[in-house]
Amino acid sequence: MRSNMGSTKMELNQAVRSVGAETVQEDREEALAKVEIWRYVYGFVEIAVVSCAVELGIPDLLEGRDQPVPLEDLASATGSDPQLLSRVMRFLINRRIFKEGPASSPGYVQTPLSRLLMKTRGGSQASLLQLMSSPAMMDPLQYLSRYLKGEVSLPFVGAHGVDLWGYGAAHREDCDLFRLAMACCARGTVPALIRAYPEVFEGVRSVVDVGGSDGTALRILVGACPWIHGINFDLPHVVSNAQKIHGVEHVGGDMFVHVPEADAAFIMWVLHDWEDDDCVRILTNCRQAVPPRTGKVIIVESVIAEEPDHGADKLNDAALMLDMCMMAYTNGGKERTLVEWKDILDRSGFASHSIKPIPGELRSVIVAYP
Ligand SMILES: C[S@@+](CC[C@H](N)C(=O)[O-])C[C@H]1O[C@@H](n2cnc3c(N)ncnc32)[C@H](O)[C@@H]1O
Repeated sequence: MRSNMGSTKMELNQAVRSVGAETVQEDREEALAKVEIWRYVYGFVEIAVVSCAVELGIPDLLEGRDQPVPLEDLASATGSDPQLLSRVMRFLINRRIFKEGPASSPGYVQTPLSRLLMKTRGGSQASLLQLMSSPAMMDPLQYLSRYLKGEVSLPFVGAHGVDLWGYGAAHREDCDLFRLAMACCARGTVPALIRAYPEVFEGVRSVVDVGGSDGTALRILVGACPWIHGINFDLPHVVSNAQKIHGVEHVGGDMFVHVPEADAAFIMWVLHDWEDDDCVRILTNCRQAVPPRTGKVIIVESVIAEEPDHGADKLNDAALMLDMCMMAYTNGGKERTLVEWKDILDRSGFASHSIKPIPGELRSVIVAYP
């Protein structure tokens, strides 16, 4: 029957088929896909705009204000154009990174999320975000498909002509950014580890931090457990720039050759940079550096789920993103499952180990016994 609008249902279905759809009522999954796809098309915008807010220091400017900060004040404090800034803030408010004040007191307000983006706050992720959004770290991700097809030796080499460690040694500014990013992660994870599992450091009088960067992890550990003597062990060019820390000595060297002796070896976010055989070499040197009966090797790394959970566990999803970064930045580095950790620990000659999540953190603590 012809409707008042002058067309039958059959004619309407013919019309939509002619523009590529199956029926007027499209499949629900397809409809959802058409919405979801924009997250991927414009996914890069999120990190770029959050990074813009960090560079302008907006989270730091909003901290500790008892009133919402008006647009004009924020614009003059950051030296920004007010109209452009209001669009950036609209985007970030939509993402719940900042909040708007009430109509009676218009302006912008800090949230727990934006507090994690303050440059001046211990435990914030601002430096890591600045590192990850830098061209040095973004460019290698453009080389993933060429890497998978064997057209470049490594994504990082495709983008920069040298590997990550060679690049760090030659580019002082990016190396500093990397060091600051690692330190900002350590400031979140090490206190959380000590809070959750203080017994890990019970009876331990010396700790060697293998790949300890500028010694931030040991600074926190020795501050909390002053009976511990710290040895911060990293590549010579890294420790030569490290600041003096009370209770910590800096030692330069190569963990593939030798690890200095201590009651315990601590190794955080290092093994995920390396392939399994390299990890076995590093872990074997760590095992040999601690006493055979009483020693332990304390590993802080992500443990990814064996099966996909489709984003249900947001920390697991973040660890899977990190796994893609390891593919882009390193030669065989990766995030590992419980089974993969057990495999490399067994191959490194450890008698036993325990694995526990650090509450609220991306990383778990694995304690391995010789
Ligand atoms: C991802 S960073 C982790 C830094 C620190 N553990 C943290 O979590 O903040 C890896 C560290 O391993 C160090 N490294 C790389 N190759 C090394 C080697 N052959 N011997 C000792 N350290 C090395 C790097 O210089 C870097 O500081």
